This record gives sequence, structure tokens and C-alpha cells, in this order.
Amino acid sequence: MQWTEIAVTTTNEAVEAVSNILMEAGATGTKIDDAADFAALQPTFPGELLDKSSVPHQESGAVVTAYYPATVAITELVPDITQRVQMLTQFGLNIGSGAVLTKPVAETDWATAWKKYYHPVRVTRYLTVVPSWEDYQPTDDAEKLLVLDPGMAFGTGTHPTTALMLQALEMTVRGGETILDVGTGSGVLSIAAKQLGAGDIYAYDVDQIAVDAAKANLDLNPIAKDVHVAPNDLLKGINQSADIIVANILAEILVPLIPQTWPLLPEHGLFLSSGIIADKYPLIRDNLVKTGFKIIQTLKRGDWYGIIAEKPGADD
Ligand SMILES: C[S@@+](CC[C@H](N)C(=O)[O-])C[C@H]1O[C@@H](n2cnc3c(N)ncnc32)[C@H](O)[C@@H]1O
Repeated sequence: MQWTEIAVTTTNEAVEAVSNILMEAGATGTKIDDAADFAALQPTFPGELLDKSSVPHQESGAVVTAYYPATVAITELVPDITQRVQMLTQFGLNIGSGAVLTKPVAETDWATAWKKYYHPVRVTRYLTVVPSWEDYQPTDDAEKLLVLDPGMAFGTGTHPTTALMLQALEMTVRGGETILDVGTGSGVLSIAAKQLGAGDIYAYDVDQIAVDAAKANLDLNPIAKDVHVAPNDLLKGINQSADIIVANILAEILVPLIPQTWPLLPEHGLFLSSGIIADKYPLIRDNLVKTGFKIIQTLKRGDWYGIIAEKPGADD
């Protein structure tokens, strides 16, 4: 089948929002080449050897690339994507040039491009993301694998916003917790939480394509087969309580989510949030504190922040 590649040239702070626009426009996957991610590349654990020359990267700014099947009307899609990218400036995001370029690609080229780009990556101390086509064995007993088909939805595990939540889950999941994963995308955080010993997990996404992608990825990870996935707008209408709620979504979308999390958490329940670009950190921190949360820890990768917040107990 013939596919069309749409590439949007932008900046580090807008990659997640641009990726969302491309996915909402029906992309089967997005690829992010971000100069800032490359510059910020650090060993994830002491002693890790990092060969930067082996990592393909963007020299400056960022390019978000998405692929659409021939069945999609590209001539109608491009003006819509262009307009939505321009509108991101209204949220205070620097979109850079915002240029939207298209080019036809054959399916075989597309598949090969993914496979060339994604290899197993140990994202945190214990968690390694493994593309579904790689035959990879853990190098030690502590290493847990998250098997993903990255072509399907946001959440390859390597984007800093996802990595921050993987790190936060690693720091907070002790075993047996009930977890709500809001904006599950590829399902990566639910799979990680299961690998870390979580109990029941309920994952939601507003995008049906992400819901289907998450289900397919959960099927690739036997440990996560019992994760419940459903379409939902944030936590609207959900009354399932949880020990931990995790969300990696744009800051503007986190704002209405924060008060929705509060009644679902017990005393000492945790809300882990990511998708927060540096400029938006005060907005999220202030909304958390206003709702009653205590900030336990702030995590940072490059320009991105993650927050571990706790609903205090009566004894606090
Ligand atoms: C940045 S991706 C995060 C994916 C994955 N959880 C990760 O950490 O890599 C954000 C996800 O939130 C979803 N999303 C955006 N707005 C939402 C909403 N109002 N309700 C539920 N999900 C939403 C998007 O469809 C997307 O899959």
C-alpha cells in the first residue's frame, strides 16, 4: 500500500502537542526527532556506557513525522493540521517554523524506517522498552521488559515525558496498588506498572486509536493482559478509586484532570503527572496545591517536569 508521510518542523516544547494533532488526524504512528532530547541524553544508571554517535538525531529544533494510509484525504488533512499547529501558539507554545511537508512513501520503506530507528532502550534503572520485532533477553534479573509496537500510538517509552512517569512509577509502586492510567496512549505506563507489581489497572484514552493500540500492546505483554482499557475523556464519569493515578498529558489538559483525581484517591494516595514543559510547571504545581495535594517530588528531564503529589492524610 502507498502511504503519505507528513513531517512538521517545530521546537522541543511543542513536540508532544504536535504529535497529538497528528495522531488525532488519524496517523498510524508518529516519530519524534528532537535535538534537545539528544543533547540531554544522559546515562540512566551509574556506569551505563552511552555511545551518542550511535543515536540518530536532529541537529536543531524538532521534527515530528506521521504516516497516513492512502485511504486518508491528505489534501484536506494538511490545511487542518497546519491550522491546528498554528493554534498551539495560543497555548503559549513556541511552534518554531511550524512547516508541514508531505511526501509519498511505500509501506515497505515505512516499516523499515521504524525498524531502523527503534531498538531496545533501558529507559530507567529497571525498565527496558523493547520493539515488538526485536528478540531481546534481559541482561540481569532486575531488568523488566516493556514490549511495544511503537508504530501505533504515543508512548514509545523514550520520550522524556514518558520516561519521567516510568521513573515515578518505579519510585512509588510497591506491589498490589490499584492504578488509573489516564491518557494511556500505547499503554506503556500500564505495562510498566504491571511489571513493577501493581494490582488492578484501569487505563483510559479519549482516542479510540490509542485504546486499540494499547490493547494490542497489552497483548504483547502477558503480565499486563488483565489491564482494563476503555475510551474515556479524562476521568469524567469514572468512580473507580485508586491508590495511584498516573497521567502524561499536556499541562492544559492536566488542569481539569487534577480536581477529578481528588475524590478517587484515599488519604496518602498519589497523583503522578507529566507532560509539563518548564514554563507550565508553576501552573500545575499551583493547581495541585490549590486542590489540596502535597508535592512529594519534582522530577526533570531536559525541559520537561514530572510531579509526584500526595493526598495528605488527616495526621499530616
Ligand atoms: C503524551 S500521550 C501519553 C501516552 C502514554 N501514557 C505515555 O506516557 O507515553 C497523551 C495521551 O493522552 C491522550 N489524551 C489527550 N487528551 C485526553 C483526554 N481528554 N482524555 C483522555 N485521554 C486524553 C492522547 O490521546 C494521548 O494518547
